[in-house]
Amino acid sequence: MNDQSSTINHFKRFYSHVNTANTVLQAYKGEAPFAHYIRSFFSQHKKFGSKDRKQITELCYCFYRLGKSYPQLSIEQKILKGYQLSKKEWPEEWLSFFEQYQLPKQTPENIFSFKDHLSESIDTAAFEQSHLLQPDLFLRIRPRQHKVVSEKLQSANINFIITENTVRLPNGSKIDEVLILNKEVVVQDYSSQRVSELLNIYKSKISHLKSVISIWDCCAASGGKSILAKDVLDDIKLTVSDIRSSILANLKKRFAEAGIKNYNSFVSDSTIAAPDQKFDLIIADVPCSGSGTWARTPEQLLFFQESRIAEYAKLQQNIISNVIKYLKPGGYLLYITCSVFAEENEEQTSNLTKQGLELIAESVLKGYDQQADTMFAALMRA
Ligand SMILES: C[S@@+](CC[C@H](N)C(=O)[O-])C[C@H]1O[C@@H](n2cnc3c(N)ncnc32)[C@H](O)[C@@H]1O
Repeated sequence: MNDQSSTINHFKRFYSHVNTANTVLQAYKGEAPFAHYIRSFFSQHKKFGSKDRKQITELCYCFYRLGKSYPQLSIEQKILKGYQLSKKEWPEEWLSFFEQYQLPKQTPENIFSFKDHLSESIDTAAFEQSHLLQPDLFLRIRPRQHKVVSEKLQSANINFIITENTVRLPNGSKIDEVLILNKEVVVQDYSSQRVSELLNIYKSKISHLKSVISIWDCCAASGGKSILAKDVLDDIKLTVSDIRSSILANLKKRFAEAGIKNYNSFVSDSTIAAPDQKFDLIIADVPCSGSGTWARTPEQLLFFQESRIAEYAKLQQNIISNVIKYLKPGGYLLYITCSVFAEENEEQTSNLTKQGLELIAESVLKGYDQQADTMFAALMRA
């Protein structure tokens, strides 16, 4: 096959992927996460090989990354515009390919529709544009594992950058074939890892305490923050709970791999949970809009309903107002969200100060300039 016919075939194949992406996008109505939806689409349409699946999925995400920008464009044009913006430079033949579709020259201006709700310290323009790129994959190196992790990554010929205890890799890197997950490293976004900054403030505040620190992680999921707390604070007595028993089953498996043995766990709704003890520290990594992570789930840019913000804020308020009853006098609350909305972040901590808690530190953990998630964390004292 000569060069010209191979290029023609390449574009034909690409164009058939654009068509399939178009069909998928028209059928999806935002009911389940898009990642689940497209997986089930491919399991019903077996003719697509793994390269096809990868490219069709990428094209769909390119469409969603534009949010509500370019309302005048067709779905096909939006897929192509999103794809064009997914790389900084294109070879000549691609430039002429895009040329045929009369794509707009101006940058997308309505990627993120809920700007009025953003926490004040967020740079709106930078945050909005960050949705055009898929975030990287981040690992947190566990204590005393630094040497083995960097040696294994080097000999596996994987592209990576290590900064202190954080490893950054391109998304999709096959790290589970190289590293022992949960024992050597934990898959954890960069901003989530930065919650350790607040745990370190907590550590400095309680250095006088002689007894083992009792901690309740009241929205524990599969235990990401609990493992972090164990790694930062070391000598702790851990209690974990979540409203979902299935996720606590994952936590148990993960804790076993992480070498965490002596802990209590129970399934409970934290708006009404009533543990039979009080705690030195309560970690409330509450259910939230997830708006700081939408570069990973960009379909939310189109499907998220604004009314959900108030619903999440109410649920968060119900959880924290119940759990703080289980703080020892002078005990601490570590409040965390992966939201960028003030109602879920600073407004919650401001309400807590009105209920008598002292704000020790709070911070929007900005990931939008790092190809990472954006989160919020606050440390408060009863
Ligand atoms: C943001 S996730 C926690 C992530 C976790 N801390 C980690 O680092 O892996 C929030 C969790 O809260 C749980 N949840 C939602 N509503 C709850 C409730 N009313 N009571 C307790 N847990 C709840 C969800 O099941 C979910 O696992």
